[in-house]
Amino acid sequence: MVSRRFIIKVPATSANIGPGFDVVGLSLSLHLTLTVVQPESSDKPYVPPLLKYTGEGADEVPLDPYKNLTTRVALYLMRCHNIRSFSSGLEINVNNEIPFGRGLGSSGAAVIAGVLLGNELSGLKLPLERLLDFALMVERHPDNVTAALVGGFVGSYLKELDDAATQAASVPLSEVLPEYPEDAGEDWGLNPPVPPLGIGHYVQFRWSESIKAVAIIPRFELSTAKAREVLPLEYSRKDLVFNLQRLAVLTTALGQTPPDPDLIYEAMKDRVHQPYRRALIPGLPEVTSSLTPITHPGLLGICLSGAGPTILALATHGFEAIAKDAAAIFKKTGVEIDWKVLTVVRGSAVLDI
Ligand SMILES: Nc1ncnc2c1ncn2[C@@H]1O[C@H](COP(=O)(O)OP(=O)(O)O)[C@@H](O)[C@H]1O
Ligand SMILES: N[C@@H](CCOP(=O)(O)O)C(=O)O
Repeated sequence: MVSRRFIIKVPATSANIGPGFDVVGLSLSLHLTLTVVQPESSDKPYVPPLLKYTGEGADEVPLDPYKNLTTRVALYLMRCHNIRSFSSGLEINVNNEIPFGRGLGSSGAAVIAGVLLGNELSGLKLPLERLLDFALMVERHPDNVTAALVGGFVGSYLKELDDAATQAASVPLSEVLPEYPEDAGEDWGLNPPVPPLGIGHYVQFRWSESIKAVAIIPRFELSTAKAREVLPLEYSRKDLVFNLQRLAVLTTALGQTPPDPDLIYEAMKDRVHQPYRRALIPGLPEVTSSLTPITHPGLLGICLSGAGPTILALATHGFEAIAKDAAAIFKKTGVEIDWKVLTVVRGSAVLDI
């Protein structure tokens, strides 16, 4: 194989957008970027991969390629195709703008970066749909990974699989992505479960160019796993219909120009996840109920971003007033925030350099 340099760029995502729990996602203008140098193959002794990392999470992310989420996902995809290990002398420089554990899809981006990396390093040229299957074996809800991969405002569902495929897609994460022990031999984790074909399906909705996303980011982390544990297993018909009615309206309303604040504000309300997560995010109900299109001109709607704790305000203008007033409410509960105005961006890209 000849020497190659390339960049993998994956966007942040905001999942749910109120009523679309585990269904819709939005790709946003913060990126996880991998700059990869793959030397040409030679007969020289094997040099293990070198992983370097700057930006968000640099002080906590493992740099051992057999422990890091992105490189483990790449290895998972490669091992499913009988490629045992990374090629000699591989260098991966990561720069990350997506804060960890804030509801902006950092883990979804890391997983998508991993499947793209595995695809490039192996030369397999798997199509997008197949890459999604691999991502879904790791991140089991499709909203973040699909939006990160294809970009824009995206709705997705997991296909109902037959019994054998359901079993194959339900193996514990520890078997899909084993924690490679320090003394792992060459043959350790060599036969991971291959994903069934066509697990995830999606559609990209229209997005009105005038709508920006104000991310109000509390300075504390909340793991998605923890924020999913508090959710009930069953819902009342009333709450289900409440969300379905709003989601049906929202997917079209956010593509209309000019966007209608009355329609969108109500359509971004939720009864499936946000009410249960408020105990984990002090200030959440106060922020989402105090800021309205009447009190804050330009605001269209406000919701929890992903599993939180970030709050996402969709707006056409008036960004600073929205962020500062949300910050003041959070401050009363002892929580400091950072805020950013983000745009909706394209999906992941691989560029040769
Ligand atoms: N770029 C990355 N490289 C390695 N691990 C990552 C990366 N981004 C996220 N992670 C892992 O994912 C965790 C956060 O995932 P999660 O709790 O789902 O929150 P969110 O996806 O909302 O940021 C981090 O604590 C870290 O373990
Ligand atoms: N639908 C999921 C989305 C989690 O998104 P993240 O960005 O917080 O990882 C959920 O709400 O649990």
